[in-house]
Amino acid sequence: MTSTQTRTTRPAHAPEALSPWGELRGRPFAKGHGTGNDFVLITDPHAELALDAELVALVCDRHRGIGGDGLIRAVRSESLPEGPAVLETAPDAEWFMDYRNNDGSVAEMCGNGVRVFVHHLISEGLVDVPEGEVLRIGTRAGVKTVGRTPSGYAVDMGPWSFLDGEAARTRGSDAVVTARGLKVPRPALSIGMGNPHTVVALAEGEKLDQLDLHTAPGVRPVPEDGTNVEFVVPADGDDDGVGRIRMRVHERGVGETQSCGTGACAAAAATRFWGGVTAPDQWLVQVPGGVVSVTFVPAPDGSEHVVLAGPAVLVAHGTLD
Ligand SMILES: N[C@@H](CCC[C@H](N)C(=O)O)C(=O)O
Repeated sequence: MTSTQTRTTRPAHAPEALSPWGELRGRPFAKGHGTGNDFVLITDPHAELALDAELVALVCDRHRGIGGDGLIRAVRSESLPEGPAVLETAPDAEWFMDYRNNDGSVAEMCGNGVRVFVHHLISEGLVDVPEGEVLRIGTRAGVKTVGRTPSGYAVDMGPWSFLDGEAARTRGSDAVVTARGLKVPRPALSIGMGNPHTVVALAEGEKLDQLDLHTAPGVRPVPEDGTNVEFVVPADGDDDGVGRIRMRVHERGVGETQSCGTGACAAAAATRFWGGVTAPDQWLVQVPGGVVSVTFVPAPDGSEHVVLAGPAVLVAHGTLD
């Protein structure tokens, strides 16, 4: 080295001020997915972290962060303001799934996320769910009951609803959707699964694979709280009394994802409704990231519940430092 050259030295550890993680610095995390819908999971039993939208969006950033469609914080229900309502419904719902979208926005529910959440709790040794038993989980969309299946988990998602009221039952649609790849604006059905969905059936000649979901579909009337939009077409399969559809989804707060559990439930509910009284109660929903199953079952209170089943996979553990 000559006298005019200066040596640039980097400290072995970046100073704290340079850490982008703020409150999350030094926190362990897990990364997991359910049919390609991927999440960063952080355990915060006593709700000590003040997660703001910017920090969540950074963690979920696929270039500058860990990357994920959403962030799931595992908190004890008793530590949250939502806790009393949850524990009043189900005193055994010890854990709450605090779900945030990729852009940092808060969402009520995530169907794929709840399976991965339970898998994470089990892998951390925080709960045990022996075969044949169930675990109750608090969410912003109420308490969900989760059990094991041979290939993953099944979640009782509770009832589905027409978001525009029962009038949609006679009209068959209450919204209109535009998207690149749809020839004309298409009538759609707004379905509630704890979170909002707008389901569109493609017309003859429109190709699911040719939709361009890089930009958000247009929905009219504009939903006040935004919406997830599902596009569906019939899928091939055996004549075995099981309904089959293929679906792509543009998620609120994320963009196109490989899968959406609540979206699959909404898509099956809309397609079954359009199919009339002879439509099946059991559905297989093919998404770009795999297949989930959706079953409509009568509940003891006379309502109809939706059971979502599918896999849950943990792929990595690490520390945000
Ligand atoms: N991917 C989730 C849904 C996540 C929330 C959604 N983006 C919203 O804002 O409602 C699922 O599997 O259900």
